[in-house]
Amino acid sequence: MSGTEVTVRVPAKVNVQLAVGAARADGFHDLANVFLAVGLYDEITVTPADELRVTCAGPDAHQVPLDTTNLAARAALALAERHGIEPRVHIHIDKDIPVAGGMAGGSADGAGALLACDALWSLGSSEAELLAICAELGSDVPFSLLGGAALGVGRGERLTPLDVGGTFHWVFAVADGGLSTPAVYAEFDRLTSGTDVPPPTADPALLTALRTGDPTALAPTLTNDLQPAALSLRPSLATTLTTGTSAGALAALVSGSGPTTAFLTKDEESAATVADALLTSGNCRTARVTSSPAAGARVVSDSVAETR
Ligand SMILES: C[C@](O)(CO)[C@H](O)COP(=O)(O)OP(=O)(O)OC[C@H]1O[C@@H](n2ccc(N)nc2=O)[C@H](O)[C@@H]1O
Ligand SMILES: Nc1ncnc2c1ncn2[C@@H]1O[C@H](COP(=O)(O)OP(=O)(O)OP(=O)(O)O)[C@@H](O)[C@H]1O
Repeated sequence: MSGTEVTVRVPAKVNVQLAVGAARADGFHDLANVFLAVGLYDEITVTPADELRVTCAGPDAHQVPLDTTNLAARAALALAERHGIEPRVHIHIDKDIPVAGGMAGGSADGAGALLACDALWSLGSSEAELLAICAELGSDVPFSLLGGAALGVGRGERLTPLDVGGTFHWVFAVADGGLSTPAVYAEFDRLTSGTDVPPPTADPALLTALRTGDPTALAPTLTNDLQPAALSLRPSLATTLTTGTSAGALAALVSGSGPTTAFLTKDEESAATVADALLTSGNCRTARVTSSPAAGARVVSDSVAETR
């Protein structure tokens, strides 16, 4: 089997609406989570090995755990266990998605490793079977597999695909250091304690704007209920948001649990202007220009299929 390898490409996400309900008995929060996949990608390559091993390359690689807490390793273990096989695989992650940035980078690697191992081991799992494993791995993982746009309810793992009628242009300002997702949800609980948190619902105006593909209609509908919590934990993000809107972004918001901030622009040219302003301001580590929607996890090279 030497020389056998499968590579899967998986996109990052931004939450164009993140409506958060009160904490549930299990500690999770019910969500109305409108995911949009964006064109920043991790690539996961799997090859046969004597035992499970994870390596990672990329600018943030030193922040990625290489043990069995890595979501890619957990995905391989879960799939192998389900099929009663040994997870003898080397998983290599080419990481371009910011780590702990609120863009579901770890989830992308989980979904990617699952799809890649399924192909490497010739298991032929259905999408429904893979989605069920994804949901066990984490709330964002099913969306990383699906891509495009989707409404996530429950913890965010129960997905309904959404139509997107055009290309949206974005700038992502990557902050120094990450934010812990559980810490941001805990801060949400602290900030909302004693208040009546309404049940989360998707905004019909936002769903219509996505369907029509009109950025000027989408901009005023963007909301993130975790934004006050992220700003409370990282007050400097407020300046980053203002820098982007002053430079012409149609809207600015914290991406998911942050600290990456997302800027919707009217076109590619405006995105370049906003990215320049963010970089010049020194209010972020780097600024990434990209567009959406992006396809979900996809096999981009498969030497197993070629030899079948
Ligand atoms: C902020 C988002 O990225 C928005 O898409 C997600 O809600 C987070 O998804 P995720 O990172 O896949 O989160 P998980 O790995 O499932 O959960 C990590 C932790 O986040 C909190 N969490 C997550 C999802 C959710 N609906 N409610 C929560 O309270 C819980 O403290 C949980 O222990
Ligand atoms: N493959 C992975 N890549 C990055 N981080 C991982 C991975 N597996 C586990 N982790 C751990 O998960 C933590 C969160 O990383 P991740 O990049 O997924 O955050 P995030 O993008 O904020 O997640 P989300 O948007 O889903 O809340 C990291 O600090 C790291 O300890």
